[in-house]
Amino acid sequence: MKLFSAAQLHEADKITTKKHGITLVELMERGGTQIFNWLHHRMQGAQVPIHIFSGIGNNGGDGLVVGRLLIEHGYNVKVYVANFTDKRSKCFLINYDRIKTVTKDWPILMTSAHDFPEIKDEDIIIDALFGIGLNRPPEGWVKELIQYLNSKKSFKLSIDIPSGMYANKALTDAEAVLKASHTLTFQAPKLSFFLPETGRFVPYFEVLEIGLDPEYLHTTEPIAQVIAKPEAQQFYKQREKYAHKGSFGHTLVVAGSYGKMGAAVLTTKAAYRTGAGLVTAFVPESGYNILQTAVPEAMTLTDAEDDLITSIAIDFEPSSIAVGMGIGTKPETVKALGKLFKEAKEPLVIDADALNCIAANDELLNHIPELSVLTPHPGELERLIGAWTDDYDKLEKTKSFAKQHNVIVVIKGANTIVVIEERLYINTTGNPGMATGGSGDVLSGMIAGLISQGYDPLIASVFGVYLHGSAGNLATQEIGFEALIAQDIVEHIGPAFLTLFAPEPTEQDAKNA
Ligand SMILES: NC(=O)C1=CN([C@@H]2O[C@H](COP(=O)(O)OP(=O)(O)OC[C@H]3O[C@@H](n4cnc5c(N)ncnc54)[C@H](O)[C@@H]3O)[C@@H](O)[C@H]2O)[C@@H](O)CC1
Ligand SMILES: Nc1ncnc2c1ncn2[C@@H]1O[C@H](COP(=O)(O)OP(=O)(O)O)[C@@H](O)[C@H]1O
Ligand SMILES: [K+]
Repeated sequence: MKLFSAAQLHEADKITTKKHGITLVELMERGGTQIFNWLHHRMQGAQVPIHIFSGIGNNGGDGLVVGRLLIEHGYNVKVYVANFTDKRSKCFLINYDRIKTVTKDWPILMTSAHDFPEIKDEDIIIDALFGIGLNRPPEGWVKELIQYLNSKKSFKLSIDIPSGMYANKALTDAEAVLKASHTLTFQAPKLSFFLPETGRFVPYFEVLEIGLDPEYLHTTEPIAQVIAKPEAQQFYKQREKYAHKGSFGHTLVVAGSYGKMGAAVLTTKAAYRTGAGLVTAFVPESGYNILQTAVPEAMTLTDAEDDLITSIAIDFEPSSIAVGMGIGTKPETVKALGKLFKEAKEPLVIDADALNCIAANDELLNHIPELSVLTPHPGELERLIGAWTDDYDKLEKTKSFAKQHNVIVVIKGANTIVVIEERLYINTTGNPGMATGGSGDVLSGMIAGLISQGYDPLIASVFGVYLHGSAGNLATQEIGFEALIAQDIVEHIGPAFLTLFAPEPTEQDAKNA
């Protein structure tokens, strides 16, 4: 699914009205009707008090449409207009007049903190104060209003975006953002929903299509792509009947040092479970028995040194290489890495200590094969690109780094983001149970396992990240967040592939369960 900026969405509104002979007010009616339908489906006429807080822009207009439809259907509604400026939008004003035709209980104008109404915890709050037209942080009594609403335990439904948050810009005042229980967003999710500093304000969201011009949406380069099941399904390559193990390549895993041989085990197993035809682990000598016992399917080559990697000698041409998990950063290892980079003909998957070696030895960057995949967690990323001021600065710095070195960067975390040139691919699978030692090692093995089978490095990264999160989700369903360990992710790679094409449970299935 494509993600658009606030400017692109405003442009889409304009083009839609021009091309499809529909007015902005009609478009607003569509959006408001969808929100109403969502609520009506769930509330079935229940008389729970609903408090709608509208601003004076088009988001406020949406709130007024919802208010009118709820009143017409007999709900117990109070509408408040936060009258923070006289510059009301045209569509707001039209709907302000319309709501007065269905009730004598006109919207209550609020002009200061004295006007805040009493709200009970059981009541419902609808937030239509600011949408994607926010252009500065809410201040004064409007900020106080947001904080007042946040102090209530009520269910809070935000229209389009929680008020106080931008669609694709960093927050300037985290104290002035509505803490929505649920957000119903128009046409496409917003980039800020997926980034750590702002995503916390959007624990749940749903996208409501309002029929913006399909051609504009189709032909416009988005600011990011969201990867969910429909996208992931398209990446999958069917296996041919006459395929043999040679068809799926030979992955080399360069990993481990004394006390960290488990990293090599996890990556090696993950590469196999993801479908690599053959996997060879290259480990320090003392890792030999560990690897041969823990992963009998794998071949094992060893360094001359007992406890660390000092010189990587292999007797085959790997079709993919994952390097760095648990290798440490000793000078001998850095030297061995430099040689591996120079000699490699294909893109590598570079993780963990290999990233730390690069961060401490810039010249290594000059030898990384094009389109290699770097998989830093936030700490490793900072060592590579320097500190960032906010999530957007982090993305810009990562894009520059990826462009400068012609590599793919996988920014790991909740909603892992794959960065290539100017493009961002945001993952939707995974859960906090995966915040456990070794889960990143599994990811490296999975991406290398996919490259080995002929997936190109970008697809392997995006698809690998999706499957990794999906395996983590399936594992969590069985054992919960706390007990999940990296091996469980490996054990669920198979089910993650199987689930890729399994039908989604319907509402009826949920009722029958
Ligand atoms: N055709 C339509 O009418 C549609 C309406 N939509 C709704 O329109 C919204 C965008 O509407 P707008 O562009 O009118 O913007 P908003 O409704 O987000 O409101 C911004 C208004 O408040 C002012 N403002 C911004 N930041 C402020 C601050 N900190 N303190 C005080 N005033 C501030 C702005 O100058 C502007 O007048 C979307 O989020 C969505 O809810 C669209 O999504 C769908 C189509
Ligand atoms: N809260 C979370 N939600 C989703 N995925 C997560 C979360 N925390 C961690 N992960 C995933 O788990 C992996 C952790 O990787 P990393 O930090 O490198 O672990 P390690 O170094 O122990 O192997 C990454 O793929 C990351 O995206
Ligand atoms: K809002």
